[in-house]
Amino acid sequence: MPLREKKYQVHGLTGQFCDASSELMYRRTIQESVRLEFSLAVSVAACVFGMFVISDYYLLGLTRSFYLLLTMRIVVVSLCLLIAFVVRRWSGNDYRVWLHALPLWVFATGIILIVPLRPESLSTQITAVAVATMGFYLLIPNRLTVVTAASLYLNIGFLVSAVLFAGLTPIGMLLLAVLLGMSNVVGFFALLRLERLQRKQYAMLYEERDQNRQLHNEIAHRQSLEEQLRIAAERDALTNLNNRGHFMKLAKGLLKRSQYEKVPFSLFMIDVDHFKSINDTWGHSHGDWVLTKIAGVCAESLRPSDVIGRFGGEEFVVALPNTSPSEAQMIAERLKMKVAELSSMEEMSKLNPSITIGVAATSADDVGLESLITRADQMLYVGKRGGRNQVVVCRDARSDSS
Ligand SMILES: Nc1nc2c(ncn2[C@@H]2O[C@H](COP(=O)(O)OP(=O)(O)OP(=O)(O)O)[C@@H](O)[C@H]2O)c(=O)[nH]1
Repeated sequence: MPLREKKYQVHGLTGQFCDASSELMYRRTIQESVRLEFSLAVSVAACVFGMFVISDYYLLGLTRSFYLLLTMRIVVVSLCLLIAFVVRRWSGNDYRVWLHALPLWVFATGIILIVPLRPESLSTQITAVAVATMGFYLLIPNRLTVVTAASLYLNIGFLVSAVLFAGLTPIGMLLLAVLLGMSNVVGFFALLRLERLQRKQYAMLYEERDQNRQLHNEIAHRQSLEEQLRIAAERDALTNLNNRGHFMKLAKGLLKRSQYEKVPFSLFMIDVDHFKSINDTWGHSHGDWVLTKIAGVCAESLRPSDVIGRFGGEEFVVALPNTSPSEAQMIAERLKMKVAELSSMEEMSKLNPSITIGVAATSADDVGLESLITRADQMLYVGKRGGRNQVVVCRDARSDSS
C-alpha cells in the first residue's frame, strides 16, 4: 500500500485513522467545532433530562421517591451543565477523553436510577433508553469506543435494574435485550459510517492540499530554472556582463528610443591593451581574472542608464543613451583612468593594465547600431595605432571626422 494511502487508512471498527499522527492532526483540526457541538448537545440533553421532573411529579406526587428523583435529576443536570461549561471555556487545547466521556456516564447512571424510583413506568423508560442510546451515538460528539462503552453500561445497567426493581419477566428481559441490542447496533454503525466519512473527507482535502503544494513547488522550481536559463542566455559566463546577443538587443532598443526622443546616442568599443602578453606572462586563468576586474570596473563606472556587454575576447562594448560626444569622451576618459588605477592593486601592480576606447556618437535618426559599432571599431583601431591607452571619438557617425 502506498505511504500516502497508509497514512489516511481508517480503522474498520473504531472509525479512526490507523496512523496515530494523522488521527491527532484530524482531532486538532476539528477540535474547536467539537467543543462547541459537545457543550451545546450536553446542555440540551441535560435540559431535556431535567424537564422529565414534570412527569415524575404527575406520576409520583410529592412523595419521597419524587424528592429522591428530583435530587438525582438536579445532580445530573448540574454536573452535565458544569462539564459543558468547562469544555467550552477551560479545557484548553487538549482533548480530554475522560471529560468528554463523563456526561454520558452521568446520564446513563441517572437513567438507570429512575427504574427503582419509578418502576411502574418501565415501558416509557424503555423508549427513553432507546432514544438516549441513539443520542449517545449521534448527538453528543465523542469517540466511537467511548460511546460504545457508555451505551453498553446504560443498556446493561438498565436491563439489570429492570429485572431487579421492576420485576421484568425472562421473556420481557429477552425482548428488551433484543430491542436495546438493535438500538446499539444501529447507533454503532451509524456513528462508524459518520466517523469514516468525515475522515475520508479530511484525507481528500489534505491530499488535495498536498498536491497543490507540490504543484506550487514545481511551478516555483520551473520558474527558477527558467530564470537561470534566461540569465545563462543573456549573460557572459566569465564577466557576468551582457553577452553580445543580449547587448545588441538592448542597445538597439536604446538607440531607437534616443532617435525617437531626438537625443544624442554614443557607443564605446573598449579593448584591453596588450592582453596577449598578460596571458603569456601570467597564464590564461590570471588573464581571466584581469578581464573580470576590468569588466567590473567598467560596469561600476557607468550610469544606470548605460548598457555594457562583452563583445568577444578582451573587447567590451557600451551603449550610452542621451549622451553627447563630449559627455561620451568624458565618461570614456573616466573609464580609462579607473582601469589604470587597477595597477594600485597588489596583484595588478606589475601588469599596468590599460584600455583603448573607440567612441562613435550620433544625433541622426537614420544611423543603425551596426554602423555605429563599425565606426567605434574604426576609432578603436586608430587609438591602437596611435599608441593605445587613449580615447578616440568620432563625433558624428555619418561623417568621417573624429
Ligand atoms: N584569459 C583570456 N584570454 C582571452 C580571452 N579571450 C581572448 N583572450 C586572449 O586575448 C588575447 C588578445 O590578443 P590580441 O588580439 O593580440 O590583442 P592584444 O594582445 O590585447 O593586443 P592589442 O589589442 O593590440 O593591444 C589573445 O591572446 C586571446 O587568446 C579570455 O576569455 N580569457
